[in-house]
Amino acid sequence: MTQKTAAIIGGGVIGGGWAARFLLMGWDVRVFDPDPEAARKIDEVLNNARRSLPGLSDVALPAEGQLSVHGTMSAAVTGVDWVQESVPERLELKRKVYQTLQEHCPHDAVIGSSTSGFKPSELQGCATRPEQIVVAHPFNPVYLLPLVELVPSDKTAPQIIQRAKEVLTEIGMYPLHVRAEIDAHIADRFLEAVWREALWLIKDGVATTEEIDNAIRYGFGLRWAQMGLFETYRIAGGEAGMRHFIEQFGPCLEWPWTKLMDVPELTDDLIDAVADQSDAQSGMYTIRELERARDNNLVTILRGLKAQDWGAGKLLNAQDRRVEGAIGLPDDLGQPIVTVERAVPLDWTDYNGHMNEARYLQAFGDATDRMMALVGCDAAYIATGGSYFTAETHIRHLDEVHAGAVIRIETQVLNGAGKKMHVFHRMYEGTRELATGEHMLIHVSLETRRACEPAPALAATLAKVAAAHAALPMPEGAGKAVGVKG
Ligand SMILES: NC(=O)C1=CN([C@@H]2O[C@H](COP(=O)(O)OP(=O)(O)OC[C@H]3O[C@@H](n4cnc5c(N)ncnc54)[C@H](O)[C@@H]3O)[C@@H](O)[C@H]2O)C=CC1
Ligand SMILES: C[N+](C)(C)CC(=O)CC(=O)[O-]
Repeated sequence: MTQKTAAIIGGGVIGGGWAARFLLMGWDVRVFDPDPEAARKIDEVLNNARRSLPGLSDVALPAEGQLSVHGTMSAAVTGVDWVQESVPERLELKRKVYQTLQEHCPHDAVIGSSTSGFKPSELQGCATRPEQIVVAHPFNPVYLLPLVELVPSDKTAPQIIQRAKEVLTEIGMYPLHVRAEIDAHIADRFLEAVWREALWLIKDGVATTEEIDNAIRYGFGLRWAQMGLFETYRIAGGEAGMRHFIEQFGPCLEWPWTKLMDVPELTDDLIDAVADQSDAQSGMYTIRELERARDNNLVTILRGLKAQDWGAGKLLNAQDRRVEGAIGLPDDLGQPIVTVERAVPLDWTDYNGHMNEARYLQAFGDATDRMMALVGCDAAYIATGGSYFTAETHIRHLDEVHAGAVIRIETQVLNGAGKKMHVFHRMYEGTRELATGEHMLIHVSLETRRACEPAPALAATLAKVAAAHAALPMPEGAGKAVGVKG
C-alpha cells in the first residue's frame, strides 16, 4: 500500500485533532501554521490522542505516520492526497487560503474545510477549482469522535465526495453526507439551539452553568449519546411508538416553554455571568486536565457501546474488522502464534496508573478466543453446540504496562489431545515480556454442559498445531503454581 499524506492548514484545536487522527491511522501529516507555538500545541494534542485513540480499537492500528511542520503552504500541500483547512472562522481568510493552496496541491486531492458554519458554495467563492472543495466538519476531539459532516455544493465533483467518504471511513470516521447546504450544517444548527436556550436560562437567573451541565449529563445527554433524539422519543411513546409520542407532545412545541427564535443579547453582564459561573464550576482544573477527563470518559463510553455493538460502537467494531482483514492459521506453525495485537485502552488502567490485573485475564481470554477460532472453534462451530470452557488459569505478572502501549500475545499450544486444550500465552510490549497466562480448557457440549470430544475437523487442526508446537522449548514458567516459602 502506498503511503498517504494529509496536509493540515491551521494547527489549532481542530487542526491538531485532525493531525492526530490521520497520524495514528498511519498517514503522514504535514502542517502549515504561522503560529510559532503551533508545533508545541500539536504535540500536546498528539500526546492526548496517543493515550486514548489506539485503545478504542481491539486490533493493532497501522504504524503511526510521520509528522512534519512546514514554513510555507506550498511545501505542506505539494503532492498530498488530502488537504484539511482548519484556519479561524473568517470567510475572507479561508478564501485566501484556498487560492494559495490550489496553486500548489494536486488537482485530484480532496480539500476539506473544518468550517462550523460556512456553506461550501461560500468557501468556493473565488477558488480556482471549486469542484475540489467540500466541507468536512468534525467534532472536538477530532481524534475520538467519529462524526464528520460532509457538505458538498452543487459544484463539488462527485468523485471528490466519493473519495472523501472513502478516506474518512478509512480513518475511522462517520461521514454524514449533508444533502442541503445550510448555515451551520445539521449538528451545529441543533447545538446552537441548545446553546441559545442555555444562555437564556443563565440570563434569566434560572440556572447556573453547572446546573445546566448537570441537567444534560445526568439525564438526556446519556440518552442522546447512544440513541439520539428520535429513537429515544420513539421509546417514550410507549408501545404505540413515535406516532403516539408526536401526537401527544408535538403540540407543546407551540406553548411558551422556550424562547425559541429570540436570541439573548450577548451583553458584558451575560458574558461575565457565563465566564464567572464556569470558573466557579471548573476553574480548579487546567484545560489539559479537563481534556484528559473528557477523553477518559469518551473512551469508556465508546468501549461500552462497542460491547453492545450499537451506534458509534458498531462503527468502531466495523472499523476493527476492516483493519484486521481475514483470520487464518499462519503457514509457519513452528513458532508461537500471535493471537492478540492491540493498544491498552484507557479504561483498562487503574489507580496505580497501569493496566489493571483483571485486564491481563481479559487480554489472555481474547488470545484464547482467537486460538479457539484459529483451530476451528469459531462462531459457526459454537452454533453447532460445541465449545471450550476454561477449567484452570495461572497468570504471572512480570512487568507493568500503560495506556496506549501496544501489547502482543504469542500463544503456544502445550496439549491438544482429546477434550483438552492446554495453552500458554506470553504477553509483550515490543521485546519486553509483561506477563504469562497458562490455561486449561475442556471441550464441552453446550447442550449437556458436560465434557465431550471435539468434532473431528477441530480435533485434527488442534492436534496439528500442538504437534508443531511440541518441537518448541517448554516455556519458562509453564506448569508453575504460586510458590509458598518456608
Ligand atoms: N473549536 C471547535 O470546537 C471547532 C472548530 N471548528 C472549525 O475549525 C476551524 C478552526 O477552529 P479552531 O481550531 O477552533 O481554531 P484555533 O484558533 O484553535 O486554530 C486556528 C489555527 O489557524 C492558524 N492560522 C491562522 N491563520 C492561518 C493561515 N493563514 N494559514 C494557516 N494557519 C493559520 C492559527 O495560528 C491557529 O493555530 C474553524 O473553521 C472552526 O469553525 C470545527 C469544529 C469544532
Ligand atoms: C463551537 N463550534 C460551533 C465551533 C462547535 C463545532 O463546530 C462542533 C463541536 O465540536 O461542538
